[in-house]
Amino acid sequence: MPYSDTLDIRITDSSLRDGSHAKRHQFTAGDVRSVVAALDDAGVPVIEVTHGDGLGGSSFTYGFSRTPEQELIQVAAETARQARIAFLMLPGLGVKDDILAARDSGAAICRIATHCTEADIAVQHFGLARERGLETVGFLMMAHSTSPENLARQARIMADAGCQCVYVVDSAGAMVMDDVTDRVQALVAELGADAQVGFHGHENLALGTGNSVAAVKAGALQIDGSTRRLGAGAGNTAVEAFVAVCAKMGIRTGIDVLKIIDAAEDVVRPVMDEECRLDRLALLMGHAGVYSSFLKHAYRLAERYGVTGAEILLKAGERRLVGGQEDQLIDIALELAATRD
Ligand SMILES: C[C@H](O)CC(=O)C(=O)O
Ligand SMILES: [Mn+2]
Repeated sequence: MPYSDTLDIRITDSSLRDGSHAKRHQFTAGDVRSVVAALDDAGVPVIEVTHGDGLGGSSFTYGFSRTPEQELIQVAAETARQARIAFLMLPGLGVKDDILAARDSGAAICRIATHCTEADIAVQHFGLARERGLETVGFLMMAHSTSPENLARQARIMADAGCQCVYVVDSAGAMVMDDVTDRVQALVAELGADAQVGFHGHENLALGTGNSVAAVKAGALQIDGSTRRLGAGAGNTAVEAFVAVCAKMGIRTGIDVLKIIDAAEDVVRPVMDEECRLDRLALLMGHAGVYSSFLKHAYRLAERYGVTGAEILLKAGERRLVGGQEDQLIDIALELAATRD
């Protein structure tokens, strides 16, 4: 079954949210205006805008935003002519009032993320978002770290709470194609007509596009990517590459291939501090199953404590740290530094 009469799948561009990690949360209103205008013109149907860690993420632990996120959401909503604006929130980092504020700022889609085994912490947030007329999406993060069966049980909790599309989120970029197929199929089987299934990939094993195609073949109707891969770790699935692949495969995305290729090069690249690279640390994250958002923290702590980023990330993988445990990276760095004395 296609996403709609005119689209086989719906793509959400996350460069102005997941890319916030790569920008150390320093987006300006001008950055958002130019990127939204270009993506909107290319036909991207959904554009996500928030601090990298979602509403309320601007903090000492996660990194302070340069521009208040509600202002960025407002600029995005004012700029977009056809695209709908989405925001992310992690219950506990953001609170319910943040959801209402984002809706008042012009956002239409509320995406709520939890660790893949903790869907129950999002129940009241889905309820509120639906009650206030927002479309809802659920994010089961670090989905590589639990079985397809368990992930499907967690997806059921989200769907029963009012979530309209549950995403398999490969936060660590650690999945290979069969992992994606198994998880998406399990969610499709569990949710049936009750909710759609989505997939959010990272490029830490260079599989973002392949994994997204596997997700579509397994029944996913919503796919995330970031133009120019602007996202955490080695970045997200490149929207421009995925759209070009979909065009070859006859999968209708509604996005103009040539316009999105130009937007990547002429508009998004100039906003980036540097390319999102598949370098040693990013690859290690995919290999060891480490949350992509830890990358910049690892670089910073390695420099401060005189240890290597690779050591920090490998320990984070061994300890199976999850999103929200950024402060434990400091403990790891201190412990490693102590062994040097
Ligand atoms: C808060 C995270 O950055 C959400 C996400 O994009 C992921 O887990 O991947
Ligand atoms: Mn991500």
